[in-house]
Amino acid sequence: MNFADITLEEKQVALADLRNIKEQFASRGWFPGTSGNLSVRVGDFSPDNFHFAVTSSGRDKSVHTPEDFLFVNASGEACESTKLKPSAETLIHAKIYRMTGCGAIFHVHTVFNSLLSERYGDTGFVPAQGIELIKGLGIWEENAAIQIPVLPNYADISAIAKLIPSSLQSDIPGILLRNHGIYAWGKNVFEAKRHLEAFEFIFEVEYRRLALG
Ligand SMILES: CSC[C@@H](O)[C@@H](O)C(=O)COP(=O)(O)O
Ligand SMILES: [Zn+2]
Repeated sequence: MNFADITLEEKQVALADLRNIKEQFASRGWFPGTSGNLSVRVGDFSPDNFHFAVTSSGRDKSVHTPEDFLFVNASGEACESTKLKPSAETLIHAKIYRMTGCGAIFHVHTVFNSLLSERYGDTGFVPAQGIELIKGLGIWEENAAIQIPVLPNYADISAIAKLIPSSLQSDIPGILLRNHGIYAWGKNVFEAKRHLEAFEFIFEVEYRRLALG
């Protein structure tokens, strides 16, 4: 599908959804120092041909401006002529879309996801078990034990993107970058938000569990 064939209405809905999520996450302090990025896919999907709206790079995500988002293709290149730069981490979004076919991806840096990703960086995953909010990830098994992948935080984003296919766990809709933050995704904005909130709750519980000894 060509970008021009995607309806204006679908593009506007994607931008409105991103604006709404951006405002909510900003109010929680989830975008400190311009960190974080968000995206929503539009139009049809095939692993080699898809499009998504993504936050532009380096912006203050606690305010709304006409320059907050742009549309890019599966290679992370702008679909329309623009002076805006897509998020520096757009290639990670593109790889996650390519591998999962999901509909929305949210990335935030928080104190709890940073601490846990470093604590379990050498292990390669953050373990969690029996926390009710694991059900928020769509895992309903009683006393479920999960492992949330942790990838190295290379400066070269394409090197991180290359590691994603072998790091994904089929039932876990997220990955951590060590000492950096989390990418969480879902089939749509609602599900990606639920997954991100569940991950962040799990990280806080696990952190406090470790702190309690
Ligand atoms: C300002 S620190 C955060 C950045 O290095 C990066 O990790 C990040 O999340 C935001 O980058 P951006 O290019 O604005 O999408
Ligand atoms: Zn980041």
